[in-house]
Amino acid sequence: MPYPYVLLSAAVSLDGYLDDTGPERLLLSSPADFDRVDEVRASVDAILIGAGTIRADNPRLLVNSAERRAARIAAGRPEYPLKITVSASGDLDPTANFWHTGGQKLLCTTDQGAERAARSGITDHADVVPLGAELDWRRLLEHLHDVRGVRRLMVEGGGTIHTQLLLEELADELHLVLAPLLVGDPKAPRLFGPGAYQTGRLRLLETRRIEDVVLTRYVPTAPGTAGRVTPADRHWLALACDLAALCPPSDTAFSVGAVVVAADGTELARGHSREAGDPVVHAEEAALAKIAPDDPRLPSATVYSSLEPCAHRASRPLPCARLILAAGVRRVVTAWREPDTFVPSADGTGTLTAEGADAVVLPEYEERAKAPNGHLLG
Ligand SMILES: NC(=O)C1=CN([C@@H]2O[C@H](COP(=O)(O)OP(=O)(O)OC[C@H]3O[C@@H](n4cnc5c(N)ncnc54)[C@H](OP(=O)(O)O)[C@@H]3O)[C@@H](O)[C@H]2O)C=CC1
Ligand SMILES: Nc1c(N[C@@H]2O[C@H](COP(=O)(O)O)[C@@H](O)[C@H]2O)[nH]c(=O)[nH]c1=O
Repeated sequence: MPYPYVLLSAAVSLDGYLDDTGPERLLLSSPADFDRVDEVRASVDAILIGAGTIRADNPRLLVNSAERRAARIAAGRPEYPLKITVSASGDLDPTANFWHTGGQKLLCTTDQGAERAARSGITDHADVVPLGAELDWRRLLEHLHDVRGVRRLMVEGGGTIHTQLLLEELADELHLVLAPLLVGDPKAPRLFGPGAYQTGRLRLLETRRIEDVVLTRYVPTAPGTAGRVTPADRHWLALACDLAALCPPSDTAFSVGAVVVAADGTELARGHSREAGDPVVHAEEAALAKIAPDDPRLPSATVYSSLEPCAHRASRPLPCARLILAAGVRRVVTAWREPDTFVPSADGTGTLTAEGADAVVLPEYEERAKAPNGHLLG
C-alpha cells in the first residue's frame, strides 16, 4: 500500500499558536517565507487542508508565481496542484474561494458528508470522494496515490489535521516556521494537540533564516513495529543505502550500509562494509560491534541494512543474520534480497524469520541499494 510522501507545513508563533481568534488570518510568515511556501506548493502534486481552515481563512491555495506555474506546465504537469480538503460533516460553503480558484479540487469525506456536499452543490466544483462511515487516513492516502496519482502531498493545516497525521505516523517531513510574535490567547488554535506521539526526538534536517522567521525541517525517527512500516523506516533505510556508498570498492564483496535504531528513534550505531581497514567486515557486523551487548534497547531495536543480512560466511564464524539474532534484535528492514552472485540461495531473511524475527523488505529502495554494486551484477 504505497502512500504519497506527506509533508506537513505550518507557521507558528513563539507561544505555539497557528492563528489568533480575530476574524482575519494571522500572518505569521514573512513575505519571503510566503514565497518559499509558494515554491513548495509548486513542487508538489497536491495540497491538502482541513475544512476548519477553509471556514476560518477562506484560502485560495494557489501557486502565485507565474514562472513557477509555467515551469509546471513545461514539465507536463497541471498548472496548479490538485487541491484537497477533508471534512467529516460535508458542511462547507460552496461559495468559498477554495472551490473557485486554481485547478482540480477534491473533497474527501464520509458517506454522510458526501450527501450533504451534493445537496449544497459542492459537487459542481469538486470531485467528492466518500470514504465510508468514518474517514480513515490510510484509505484516503491510498486513494490519492492509486487513483489520483499523487506522489508528493503538502498538508497546510490546520492543527487538527496536522495532529492526526503525525499521531498516525503518516507524516514523512515537517516544515515548521517560527515567527517572532506572541498570541497569548488560550482560545487560539495550536499546531499539535495532545496525543501519543513518538517518544524520542525527531531528526533536524535543516534550519534556515528567512527575514525574521526561522524555517526548521524535521523528519520522524521512530521505527515501525513488526510489519507496520513508518515514514521513519524509509528515512533510516535511505540512510543505510547512502552509507553503502562509503564502502572501499571491491570486486569480491558487496558494498552495504547498516544502521541500528532504538524504538524511540535514537540511532545506536551505523556501519558499512570493509570499514576502518577491516577488509572483510560486513555493515551489520560493524554496526552491532559498536553497541554494548547488554544494551537494553537492543530487543526493541530495528536493524536497517541496504542488503538482506548474510546467511553464510567463510571469513567469520557467524553470518550477520545470526549476529542480529544473537544481539536480541527482532526486526530487520532491508532494501534488497541477496542475489546469487557470491553465495547461492542465500536466505538471511529465512534465518531471521525462522527464529521469530520480523524481516521487512522495501523494494522501492532496491535500486539505491544496488547503485554501489553495479559492477558485480553484470
Ligand atoms: N499558521 C499556519 O500555518 C496555519 C494556520 N491555520 C489555522 O488553523 C486554524 C484551523 O485549524 P483547525 O480548526 O484545527 O482546522 P483544520 O483545518 O485542521 O480542519 C479540521 C476539520 O477537518 C475535518 N477533519 C479533521 N479530521 C478529520 C477526520 N479524521 N475525518 C474527517 N474529517 C476530518 C473536520 O471537518 P468537519 O468539521 O467539516 O467535519 C474538522 O472540523 C485556523 O485558525 C487557521 O488560520 C491553518 C493552516 C495553517
Ligand atoms: N497563516 C499562515 C499560513 N496559513 C496557510 O496558508 C493558507 C492561505 O493560503 P493562500 O490563500 O494561498 O494565501 C491558509 O489557509 C493556511 O493553510 N501559512 C503559512 O505558511 N504561514 C502563515 O503565516
